[in-house]
Amino acid sequence: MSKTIVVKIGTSSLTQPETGQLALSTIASLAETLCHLRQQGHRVILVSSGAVGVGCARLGLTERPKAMALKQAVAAVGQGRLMRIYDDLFTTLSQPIAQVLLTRSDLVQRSHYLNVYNTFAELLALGVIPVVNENDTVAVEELKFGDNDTLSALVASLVEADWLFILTDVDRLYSADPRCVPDAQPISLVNNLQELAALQIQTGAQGSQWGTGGMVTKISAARIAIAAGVRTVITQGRFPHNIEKILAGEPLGTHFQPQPEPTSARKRWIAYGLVPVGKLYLDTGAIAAIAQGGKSLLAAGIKTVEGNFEAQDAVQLCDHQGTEIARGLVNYSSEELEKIRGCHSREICTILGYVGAETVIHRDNLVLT
Ligand SMILES: Nc1ncnc2c1ncn2[C@@H]1O[C@H](COP(=O)(O)OP(=O)(O)O)[C@@H](O)[C@H]1O
Ligand SMILES: N[C@@H](CCC(=O)OP(=O)(O)O)C(=O)O
Repeated sequence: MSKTIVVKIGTSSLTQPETGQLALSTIASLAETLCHLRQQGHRVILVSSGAVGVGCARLGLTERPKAMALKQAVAAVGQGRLMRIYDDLFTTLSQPIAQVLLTRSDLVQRSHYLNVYNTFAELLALGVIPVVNENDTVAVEELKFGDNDTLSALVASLVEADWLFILTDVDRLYSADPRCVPDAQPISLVNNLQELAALQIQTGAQGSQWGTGGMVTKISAARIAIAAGVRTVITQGRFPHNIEKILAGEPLGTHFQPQPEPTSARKRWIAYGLVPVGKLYLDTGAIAAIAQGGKSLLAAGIKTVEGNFEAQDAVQLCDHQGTEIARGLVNYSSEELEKIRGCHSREICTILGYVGAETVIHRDNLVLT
């Protein structure tokens, strides 16, 4: 049966660690594998990092730039070069590809989000392999995906993929970074989020020299993807042919089982498409009602309001320590919430002078994170 497959490859797999030069045999093998998948009738999306790494190699820079403007300029050099290489390889194999560069703001407005969805749907229907990256050259700090692991999970969630493969420079996830902890235990299967939390995986602070985010962002990407019903695998990027072996049932890499009842598309957009602009700190009763009871948020359960926002903006719902438990679209502005927080819903009309919504966030607009 034909599947939708998203493959993310990181800089650490696309380049030689010693020189920063392109790992041509890996890229060629990736192109061959993705073409095989297309020939078997699967829909394929490639999320490729490497714009900054390849740009650096081209310009003779020996480390990843930190200054924003330089990084953006270097990405502009590298992205074109990367696409040229992909297009040469895929063209040799008669496979059309497309460049899709996204910024976080493309997903914020529901209409834009649906527009991106329609573009992917059209490209896949045409038999094209979209090659996706963050539009590093124009992305501004506050509206960045930040790393392509997250981007690949959001793309997989958007297109409701069956599989997400995260290719990196280790063969799977370990209990701790195997570079620093030699007896770290390999993890083959994660059945659900509770199991993931119980594993207490150590990820260290950083990834490899050229990568962004290390294992932390891969684990949070897996969380986003499995909540959307996407089976996720972290595996070795140097052997892209392994993707076909995994699809055939070989137990390579770390597998994350998808959640049996995926979150709805609209709630996924609220949770991951929107950028929250405020925080509501809740009391324990409200947290239990939301997290265990699937209830709406009422004014009575709000202790503190943080940030300036309008009605219909997205906010984070947090416990007293500031740990996020949910996100949602508010029915009241921050100014109004300051006046009605802690109050019973029937008092809202008297305090604000008009009849507003009974709930601060209706459960249809609220999603646990
Ligand atoms: N628990 C862990 N299991 C496996 N790898 C880990 C873990 N914690 C940290 N890492 C590190 O994460 C690195 C991969 O992340 P990164 O460099 O960002 O790769 P990529 O460029 O593929 O995104 C590995 O080289 C490894 O050293
Ligand atoms: N958009 C950036 C990728 C950032 C990133 O997430 O890198 P990596 O950790 O290598 O997947 C680039 O193309 O260089």
